[in-house]
Amino acid sequence: MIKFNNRTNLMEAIEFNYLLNDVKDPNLYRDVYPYDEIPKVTFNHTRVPIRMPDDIFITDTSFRDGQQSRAPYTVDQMVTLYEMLHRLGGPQGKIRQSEFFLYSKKDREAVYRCLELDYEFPEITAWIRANKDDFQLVHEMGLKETGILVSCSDYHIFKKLKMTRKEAFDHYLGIVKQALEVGIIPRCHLEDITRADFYGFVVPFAMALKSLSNESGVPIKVRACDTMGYGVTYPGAALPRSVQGIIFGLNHHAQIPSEQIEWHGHNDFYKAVNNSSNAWLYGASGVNCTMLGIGERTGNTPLEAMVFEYAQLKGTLDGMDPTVITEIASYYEHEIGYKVASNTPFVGKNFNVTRAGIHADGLLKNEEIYNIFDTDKFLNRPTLVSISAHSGLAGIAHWVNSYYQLKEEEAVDKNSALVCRLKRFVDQEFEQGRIGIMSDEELANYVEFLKSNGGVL
Ligand SMILES: CC(C)C(=O)C(=O)O
Repeated sequence: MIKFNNRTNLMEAIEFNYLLNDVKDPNLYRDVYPYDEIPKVTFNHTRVPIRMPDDIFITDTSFRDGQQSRAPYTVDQMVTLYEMLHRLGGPQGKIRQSEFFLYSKKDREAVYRCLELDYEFPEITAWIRANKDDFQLVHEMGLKETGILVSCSDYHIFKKLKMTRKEAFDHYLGIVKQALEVGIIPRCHLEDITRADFYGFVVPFAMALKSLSNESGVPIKVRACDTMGYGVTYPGAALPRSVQGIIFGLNHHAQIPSEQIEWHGHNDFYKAVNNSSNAWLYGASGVNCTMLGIGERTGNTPLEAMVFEYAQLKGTLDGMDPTVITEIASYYEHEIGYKVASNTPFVGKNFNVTRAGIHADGLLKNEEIYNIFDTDKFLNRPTLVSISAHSGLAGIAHWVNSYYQLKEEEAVDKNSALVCRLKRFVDQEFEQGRIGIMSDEELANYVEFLKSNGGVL
């Protein structure tokens, strides 16, 4: 009989109760997920402490979850992108790992070619079908870690796998033991954690993993997968949707160390970035991302966004080189043929382009007024103004200065003769019924025309 004579004992007693709850019928959380209604956020007003680990990092799944959602990359494309991830992550390995399929000959060739580059970071890890042969393959290819699927909601356990919780629990532990037997670090992907019974399945399972980890001395990883993007960060939100509750519970109740916890988000409710940052704040060292957020349905957490989340939370880039983000976006557009929406933060064609004349006026007076940070320095993307009916003299002056790279005393202002001539040209275009912006080429051609007719510049 445990005596509750202080808070520690009380907490321990509560923790003793985290036993697998082998229910007869699935718990589908119908109060939260009625399916024929919009999912609901429920609150139990429980707050958990913020405790961001000192070492936080990004892991990449562009070649696994990312690739699942699009035409496969060629081997050359994967090697080029991997090399860019290496440069982006910098010498401290802030892009810590990247995971690869090993299914086909082509998948394995990509791994061998990336291994040949001999980079410490991102460490190449695997994603496999969980069977003995595949574990052996991971081992033979010289990889240390592999992801394995341990789906944890009753949607998956009962409805997809047609198992009971106890059967799934034992089955998964058996797979984890097989990995340990061949000396591979298992990374357990807790699929659909935001619809899972947290105290009735997730915590007991994570506690079993912790025991295996202690026994074997192998740091078994736990990846919390918000497969459908249901996670929320509202203070006091209840499980299973609370991101902070999940991370705190894995860390505190199941005693999984922060460096072994990762968050894997999806963007179905526009929350992937915020949920990932919260996972860091509440104790996960890793956030799992894809380049440009490419992934199933609405995508995964965009890796480039987490570079800037990192810099904001830590106050430093810790050696990451964000200018590589612009190279990655350009490579996707020009070599892979992927169209990035023009208003996508950090990478879209127009992410730092201003159109309104009044904003352009501000930009011309001082760039900081309408630019999020020195985008030229951090992304090789100087601010731009695109010329529309509303750009005004200031907008045109900014366009001239950025297009012709005129700095300081060379720069023109809104009273210059060239700017006034261009403004008349632009006004005429829109008076004649034009819709849509003026392209750089049209404006530059008109400047050429003025020059060749003895005009200004
Ligand atoms: C398949 C699993 C591991 C996943 O990627 C997810 O849950 O999003």
